[in-house]
Formats: sequence, C-alpha cells, structure tokens
Amino acid sequence: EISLKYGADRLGKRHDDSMRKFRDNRLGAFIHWGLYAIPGGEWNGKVYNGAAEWLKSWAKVPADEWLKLMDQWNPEKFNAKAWAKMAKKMGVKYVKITTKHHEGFCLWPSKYSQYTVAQTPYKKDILGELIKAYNDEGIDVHFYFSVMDWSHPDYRYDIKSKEDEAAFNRFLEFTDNQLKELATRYPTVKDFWFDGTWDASIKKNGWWTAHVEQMLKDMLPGVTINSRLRADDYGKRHFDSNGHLMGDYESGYERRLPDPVKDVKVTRWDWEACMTVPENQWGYHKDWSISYVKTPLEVLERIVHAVSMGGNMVVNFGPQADGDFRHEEKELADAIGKWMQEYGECIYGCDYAGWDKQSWGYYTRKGKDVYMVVFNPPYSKLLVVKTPKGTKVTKAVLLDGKDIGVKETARNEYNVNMPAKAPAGPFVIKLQIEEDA
Ligand SMILES: C#C[C@@H]1N[C@@H](C)[C@@H](O)[C@H]1O
Repeated sequence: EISLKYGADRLGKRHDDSMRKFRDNRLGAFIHWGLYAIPGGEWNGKVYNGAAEWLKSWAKVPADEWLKLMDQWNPEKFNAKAWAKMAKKMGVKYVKITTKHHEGFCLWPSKYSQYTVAQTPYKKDILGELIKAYNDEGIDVHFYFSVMDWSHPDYRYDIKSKEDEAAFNRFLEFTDNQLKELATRYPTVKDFWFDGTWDASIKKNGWWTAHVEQMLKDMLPGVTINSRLRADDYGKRHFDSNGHLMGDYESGYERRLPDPVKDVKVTRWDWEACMTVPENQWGYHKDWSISYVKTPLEVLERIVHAVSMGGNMVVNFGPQADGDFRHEEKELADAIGKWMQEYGECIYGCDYAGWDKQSWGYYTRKGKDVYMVVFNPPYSKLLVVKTPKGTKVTKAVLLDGKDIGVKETARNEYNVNMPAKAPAGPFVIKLQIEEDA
C-alpha cells in the first residue's frame, strides 16, 4: 500500500449507534428544491430535456440573471408539517434536503451569502422549518450540500494560476463557514451528503475534503459523511489510491444499482443509492412526458434490491415552486407507504442475507429471520431456495404467520410453495432457518 495523508481514515464499516441508525433506516427520501423549481425546465420559451436543476447550465444563463429568480421565490403552499406527514406516511426514516444546490441559493438564511431565502419575498428559514417538522415526526434529516457553487465569484473548476489558487482558497474558507453555520444552527442533522465535488479544483485539494469530514465530526459526534466528498492525495475519489472507502458509506450509486450477482463486493461496506422517478429529473420539471417515469412497483423493486445488497435507497422528490408536490409524487409516496405498512419488516433494520439470488426476487435478513421478497412468481408456483452450506430451512410463513410449506429437494435446495391465493403484488415470505454452529 502507498502512504497517504488524505486517504481513508478507517478500514471497515462503522458500528457505532449513529451509523447503525443510518443503516437500519434503509429507506430515505431526497428533496431537491431550489430556484430551478420556478422555471421547471423551461427558459425563454424553450423546454430543455436535461435535468431541471441544471437548467441554468443547459440554457447558458449568467449567474446574476439566474439569481433574479429569487424575486419570485414565495412558495405560498409550503407547509413543512404536511411534507413531514407525507414522508411519515411513505415510511421513509430519513429525508435528505438540498441545503444549497449548484446554483448557490441557500434554503437557510446564511450570513455568508446574499443568495438565501432571507433575501426573497418568503423571507423565512425553510430549512429550519423542515428540520423541526421532520424531527417532530421522528424522521432523521440529512443535508445535501453542493460544494460547486455557480453563484460564487471565487469558485474555480481548476487551479491554473496563483490567482486561481488565491480565489479558490477564499472559496474553501467560505464553504467552511457555511458548513460550520449549518452544523451550529441545526445540530440534529445526522448526515452530510456532498455533491459537486468532481472538478479538478477539488481533486487538487484532497486535504480540504479530509479537513471538512473531520471538522463536521468534531462539531457533531456521530454524524455520517458520504464518500463523494473525499479526494485523496492523488485526487482519487470515493475509494483512495489503496482501494479503501473514504467517508462512511459509498455514495456513487446515483440512478443505478450494483448487480446482485456480479457486484456482491458492495456488501463489504456501507452504501446508499439515490434514484429519480423520471429518467433524470431531481428538481421540479414541468413536463414529465419527456422521459420514462417509473411506476411505484419499479421504485419499490429498486428499494428492495438495494436493501438486499446491504444498501440504503433514497427516492427523489422535486417539489413545485409553490411548495406543493405533483400528483405523481403524492401517489408514489402513498403506494410505497401502503406496501411498507404491510411488509416493511423486510426492509427496516435488514441487510444482505448472503444467499444466491433467485429469479423470483430478493432476500433480506435480520438476525435469524430471512425474508423472501417475491416480485416474479413462477408458473410452477414453486419458489426455489438454495441455502449456504450448513444452513437448513425449517419453515416458511407469510407475515401473518400462515405456514405455506417448504420441501427439501436436494442438499441445501428447497421448494417454497406460493401461497394458495397469489397476492395481488410483491409480497414477503419469512423463512425459519437452522445454521450449523
Ligand atoms: C449531476 C448531478 C447532481 N447529483 C444529483 C444527486 C442531483 O443533485 C444532480 O443535480
């Protein structure tokens, strides 16, 4: 291994209470809300098909013109308590909120920037209202924070001169100040999810990324930090030059998931995926017909897929400029919540089972309980289960306790019966097992 000053601070998973809670939460929601919700993907009469929160970039809008949108920021339908109730009903255990996206607009009244909610007609501290409302519902709050900041004159994409270096050092100090401000104003925050860290300027300042992680952990003991913040001495991101994960969990699975057979290695570390409901819209876009929109069942399968491989899943919501949600997102939250109400015990606190993936669906595991989450019931009505050496299946029941029968067909191979009346949608079977000591 090569010696690194700014590589991984720890080998292996964290097992403290805060990380255990992060892991056991399993299901989260993303909130992408900013000035970009106002134009909703359209600029000067042209609708752009790219991600709506990047409209400033697609339409090549100068920062000062883009930030004039602040004069229209007045979400009259915004109701933090209603948002928190919607999240509670969906069954999410945490919500990641964009404190500041690439555009530089802050959802909190930062004293280090003129581009905040305080300078809009709305005036009030949206972030503070949301944290209180979610926490009051027992939902943890995580902060999304974009290091790249299109509003700041000292941001640099690369460091090519002494002037660049001086400007970017000022920018890093500004960013430190905003992060300290967030940690001080909102001490119940549980996690920082950094984004906008891919530019050469940041990769050349790996020291700073390590300093930020340490600074936040000193201020908020237990807080978790995503791997996307970190760059090591050589600019390597997420995993350092020795292949060790930096931060507390891998955060590279954005709109994609590890393969259940080829990528089983991800079960060796903590990781969290995040996903959009349309093909690629995080912020509010007025026209979802421009790309495929996933059904609630497709979203559910991605949630289960992530947990089956020892990961978390964060489902994205892009609130409208008026502070309400589009009907597709309300319906999605409802559908996922109904399923979690009935079957959530195979998600919360569950992990990778370590059994070979089968075509009918996914396994998850909690202690001695192994769950089968069935998405694709076979015409044979027989669900094949292959157990690791030394593991026997002794019983198969539905979550209401009804025994549905299991038969050993060969060493470490079983057929679990489908319930007589096939459920109308994805359902869960709980296996009782015996493992050699
Ligand atoms: C690219 C990019 C960003 N990363 C996602 C989490 C969204 O914030 C998107 O704008």
